[in-house]
Amino acid sequence: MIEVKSISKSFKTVSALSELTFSARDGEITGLLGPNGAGKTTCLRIIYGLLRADSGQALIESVDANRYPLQARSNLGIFPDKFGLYERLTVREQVRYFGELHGLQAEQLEHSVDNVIERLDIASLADRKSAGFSQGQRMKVALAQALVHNPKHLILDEPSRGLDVMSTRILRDILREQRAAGTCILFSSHVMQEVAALCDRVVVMAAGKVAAEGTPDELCQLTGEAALEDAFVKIIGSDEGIAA
Ligand SMILES: Nc1ncnc2c1ncn2[C@@H]1O[C@H](COP(=O)(O)OP(=O)(O)OP(=O)(O)O)[C@@H](O)[C@H]1O
Repeated sequence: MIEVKSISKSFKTVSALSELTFSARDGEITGLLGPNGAGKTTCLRIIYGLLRADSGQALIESVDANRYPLQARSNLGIFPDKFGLYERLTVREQVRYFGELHGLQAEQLEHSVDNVIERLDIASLADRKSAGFSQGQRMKVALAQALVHNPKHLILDEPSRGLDVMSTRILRDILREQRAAGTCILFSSHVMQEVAALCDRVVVMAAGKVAAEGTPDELCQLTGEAALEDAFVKIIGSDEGIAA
């Protein structure tokens, strides 16, 4: 379980997060939906220990991500907002490197690398360097990096941006498989259809705060709207920065 408790974060005069509180449960996909600038990336960066909150806590399985970042991250797979690949390494080398960073060694490491390469169907890419890969290929390598240590929690920042329909489907299938295995999945998006298609629960963010949260049905009930799209617009107060 991931718990965000009353987190505030400012960049000089800009308040990015203000007393943000929500949680993401195991075996569920939680979507963080908000327009550009709502604070989604800032929130995810605090959870994976790249940024320090000014106040409040991000807990991963009760471990404080600011105080014990290594312990918190050992239980976390991270799919960052840019598919940050080391273009001079082969896919296998990259995935192995991430496995090592998470403490895997020797036979267990090789076994985990082989497994994730097979699962993501990237054996044909495994011995190629990633320079020049398509967006779909990069997405799969980034997912392999995130999943190699079989984390109980998975965080994805705008995972389907730039992906075509087929790659988006592959991504969704993998996320559903992870959910079925009990993984706690938290992803950010400003695309309503993506959130509606995948999420068990939605946390709607605006201006660094939670504007509403619940299942898609609950959000419709809360706003008295039949369509989720209309519910989102009502919650956020406009459709600016949200894509259908
Ligand atoms: N390093 C930084 N320095 C200064 N301001 C920042 C920094 N990072 C984020 N901000 C500001 O904090 C606010 C929240 O930004 P953030 O990137 O978290 O939003 P977001 O919801 O992820 O937006 P997007 O959908 O556009 O990626 C914005 O006003 C942004 O300009």
